[in-house]
Amino acid sequence: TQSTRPQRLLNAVQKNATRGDPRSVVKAIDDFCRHKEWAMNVGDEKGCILDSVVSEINPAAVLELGTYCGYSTVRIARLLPPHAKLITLEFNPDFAAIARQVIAWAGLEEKVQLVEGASGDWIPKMKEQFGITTFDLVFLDHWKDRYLPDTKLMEECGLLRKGSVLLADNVICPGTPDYLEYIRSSPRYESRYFKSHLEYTKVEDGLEKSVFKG
Ligand SMILES: O=C(NC/C=C/[C@H]1OC[C@H](O)[C@@H]1O)c1cc([N+](=O)[O-])cc(O)c1O
Ligand SMILES: [Mg+2]
Repeated sequence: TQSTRPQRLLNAVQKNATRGDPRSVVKAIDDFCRHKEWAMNVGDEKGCILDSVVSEINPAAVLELGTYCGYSTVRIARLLPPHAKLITLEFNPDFAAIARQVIAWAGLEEKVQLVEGASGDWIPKMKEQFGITTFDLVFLDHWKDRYLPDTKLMEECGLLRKGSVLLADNVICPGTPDYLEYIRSSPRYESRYFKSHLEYTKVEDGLEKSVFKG
């Protein structure tokens, strides 16, 4: 049977990265996607912006929406302090199965909880299921038409506190116009755009960093 792109990406990790070395896992995926097959990871250029935001916040509780193969999951989790937790939601079971193996290869299982299902279903259950009060950082990288409804849902569920940071991928390409309009015009957020490029290409894209004012 034909392999899928996520399976070929995992093979590249298992072949080229060192078990327990998150940096080598990130590099193996970037090399695979740059030289073999493009895939929708946040990538190395936007990944450096992600790293700087994570390091600045030093978060205890992180939510990632859209795991895919676990590239940004590994990027974030490798920077987390001991006892910090990253919950990552993935709707597609095939992607989730690959991501679990990528996260395990990086040796980051202890810091990561991968949850399969729809963000709209799971966000209202975060507190009761995972003992979360609020998230210090949310990385939005799932379906682009879910960024806005899920942000409103997180507000309604009391998952954001004064100072919580939302970091959104792809606000230019593929684009999240309704989310950008909302977050940039809302008095409850302070937003800043980090101009970059769509992963592994010269196409413009960027990350929108928004601080919740409570
Ligand atoms: O759709 C994107 N991400 C959402 C992923 C959606 C899929 O993963 C979650 C869900 O199971 C769905 O099947 C995306 C698309 C591009 N792109 O260039 O098309 C670039 C990116 O960085 C992206 O995050
Ligand atoms: Mg993305």
